[in-house]
Amino acid sequence: MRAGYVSLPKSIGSATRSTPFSRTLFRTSVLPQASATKLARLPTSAAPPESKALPRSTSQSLAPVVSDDLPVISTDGRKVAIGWDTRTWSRFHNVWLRDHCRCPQCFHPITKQRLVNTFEIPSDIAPSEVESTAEGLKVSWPSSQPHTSLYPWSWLQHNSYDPALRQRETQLDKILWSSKIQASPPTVTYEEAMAEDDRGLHKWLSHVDHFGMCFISGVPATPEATEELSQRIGFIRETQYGKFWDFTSDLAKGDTAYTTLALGAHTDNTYFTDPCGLQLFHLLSHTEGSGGSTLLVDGFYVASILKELHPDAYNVLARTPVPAHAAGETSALYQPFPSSGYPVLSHDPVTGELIQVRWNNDDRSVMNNLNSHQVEEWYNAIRIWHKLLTSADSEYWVQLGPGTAVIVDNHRILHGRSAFTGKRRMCGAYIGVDEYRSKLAVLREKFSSDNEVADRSVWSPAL
Ligand SMILES: C[N+](C)(C)CCCC[C@H](N)C(=O)O
Ligand SMILES: O=C(O)CCC(=O)C(=O)O
Repeated sequence: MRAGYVSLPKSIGSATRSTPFSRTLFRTSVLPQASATKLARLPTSAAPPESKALPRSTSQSLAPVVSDDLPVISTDGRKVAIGWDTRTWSRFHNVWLRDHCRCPQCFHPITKQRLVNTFEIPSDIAPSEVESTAEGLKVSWPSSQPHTSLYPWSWLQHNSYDPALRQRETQLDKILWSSKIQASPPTVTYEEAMAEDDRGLHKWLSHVDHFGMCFISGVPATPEATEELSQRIGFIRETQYGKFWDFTSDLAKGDTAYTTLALGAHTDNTYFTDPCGLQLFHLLSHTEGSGGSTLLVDGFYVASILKELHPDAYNVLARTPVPAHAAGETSALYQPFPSSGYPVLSHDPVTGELIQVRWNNDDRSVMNNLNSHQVEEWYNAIRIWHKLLTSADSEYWVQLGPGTAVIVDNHRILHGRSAFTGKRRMCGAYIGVDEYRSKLAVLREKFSSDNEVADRSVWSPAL
């Protein structure tokens, strides 16, 4: 059971009949088989906080059948209320319950797609019977729409919306870091990452999820091995720079990455509507010269400092769309859609948490969406942002070399490099954000402690 749930006893799944729970109220109220309209009556002490006195049934009033360890349930014709304990009730609309039936007729057991026709569900649908069972809430729908649905208690808790009981997916597992991470940067070995049992891959991507980056040591210094390593995560995202890139300072592509110039801390693809999720780099060789060290900055760490010390500047970066372009290839002219672009700092519309940093001052287009009084506050904000990004506290400089690759979350980590001389050969790849998150989700399913079954349940919290 994931943290943040109402702590139902483990036994709810297998309904032992012996363990009374202090402060919990587990009774069941079963609608009479015969009547489609009688409503359960609950002892007033157990009535859901805001429920009105339920209308008396036309026959005898129902005394709840008290049974061990099952939630109390009640219906009022529009909703079903579930009493998890004396203080915690959830209410589910009938139409919501019918729409979310996941029996094989309503929800494809293999494709996990809805089969029930949402739009044939009467807006005033009401159950003919509700029952609290060891397996979950059992709902019998009226003879006009004969059907029986069963909803596991844990699924109902996870998806309770009135009130919301689960902890929103939060970034609590993110570990923000400064330049001090150089003492012990997250690393996996190539053997771990390539191991067929996927345990090393799970470790690798868990590091990326927590730190936003991870080194991979012991990588054969070839583009082939590096490409194979990249593909362990998912298919490579092809762009105007090609699929798997193997590049040097020859302007083979119209971008300063293909020069010897220094590149300040940036995220890639600000000119795409959907910037790539991960970016892997592996320095294959550097001869007859020096420089070309790699810069990594945790954009979430720097944003947390900005928010704390300069909240006004943070808000400017959170609300000001920034246009960008990639126009160095005659065959391509990229701008995000809409072309006004996206803010430097993007937030989850539900939790309000920072979810993406987009920053590349070199690729930024004309700021032509500011009105007069916004111009100076914009420049003041990016000056503060730049100052924090380039502070010794934020900058983690590392010299890559053949055999050690690094992968970064391009939605969080900024990267760059110092100028260099000589012949420098870098290879790597982009992985889409959805491919990365999907692989991580599959690995979490595979290695999660309570995943007793191999196949993906229709009740998976991810669906
Ligand atoms: C393909 N490779 C990674 C070598 C180059 C990427 C181009 C970098 C571009 N200025 C951006 O910020 O997205
Ligand atoms: O050459 C490097 O080390 C990094 C180049 C870069 O920043 C990029 O390709 O996005």
